[in-house]
Amino acid sequence: MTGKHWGYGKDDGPSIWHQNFPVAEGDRQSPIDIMPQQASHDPNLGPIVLNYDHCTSLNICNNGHSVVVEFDDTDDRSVILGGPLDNPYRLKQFHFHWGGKGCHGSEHTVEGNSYASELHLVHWNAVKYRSFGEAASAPDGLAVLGIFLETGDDHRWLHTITDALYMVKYKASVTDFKGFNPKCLLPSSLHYWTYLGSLTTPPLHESVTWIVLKEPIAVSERQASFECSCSLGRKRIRGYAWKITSGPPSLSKAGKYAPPIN
Ligand SMILES: CCc1c(F)c(F)c(S(N)(=O)=O)c(F)c1F
Ligand SMILES: [Zn+2]
Repeated sequence: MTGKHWGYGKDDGPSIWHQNFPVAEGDRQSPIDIMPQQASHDPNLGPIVLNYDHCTSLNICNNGHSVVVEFDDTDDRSVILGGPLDNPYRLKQFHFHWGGKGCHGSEHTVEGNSYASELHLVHWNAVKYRSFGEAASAPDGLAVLGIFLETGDDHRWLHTITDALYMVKYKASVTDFKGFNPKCLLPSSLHYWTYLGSLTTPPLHESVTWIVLKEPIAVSERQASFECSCSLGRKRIRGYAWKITSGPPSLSKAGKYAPPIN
């Protein structure tokens, strides 16, 4: 079965995805606008741990929507654990949502502000599910670590990726990309916000535990300029190690206030 077409244009963009992907109208859709003042501190949330030591990167490919670096996920060499997660989740791939010249390409926003780009490190629950595909449609199947990219100094490690982009300029092109450790893309602080959400592009499965790092990484203007892909949603979130705020009731999807969830 060939996948249904979707894009970011007027005729195939986020506002009509619900026609082919009705879950777009669901109640845990991503991305969201993160309102730090409304994030409540959850003392049970510990730090996240990233065991990416044995580089398991395989290749870099252009799937027509983003540039994806894929990993060998046949064992637990590269995993994320801790934080809101009940067990380790295996690193499957990472990809970017880029901005064009001056366009802000991040999917999540913070108090309505978007960043130049957003990096998503995608992990799946191999303890409970037998394949990525099965996990991708299960409510606790995926954990995606989101990292904001803001323009500033040149990012010394991002070059290896942007240089490889020229090899995968056209859709469906793939090239070797071995020995890359995504730990070099992390900011100094792993403080995060977390909430239960979804894939941000079709099929929009509500299967993602989102872990969004508060601290962005800096990349140069040139490194951050790719075609624009933006889509917005809204939802409530929790934060880690933030002071407890009583905060207003949670924003519902329609933006109308719903009674606070106790
Ligand atoms: C099933 C393929 C897929 C997506 F379509 C997707 F949108 C994302 S995202 N932007 O939420 O991180 C994934 F992680 C992912 F694995
Ligand atoms: Zn993504």
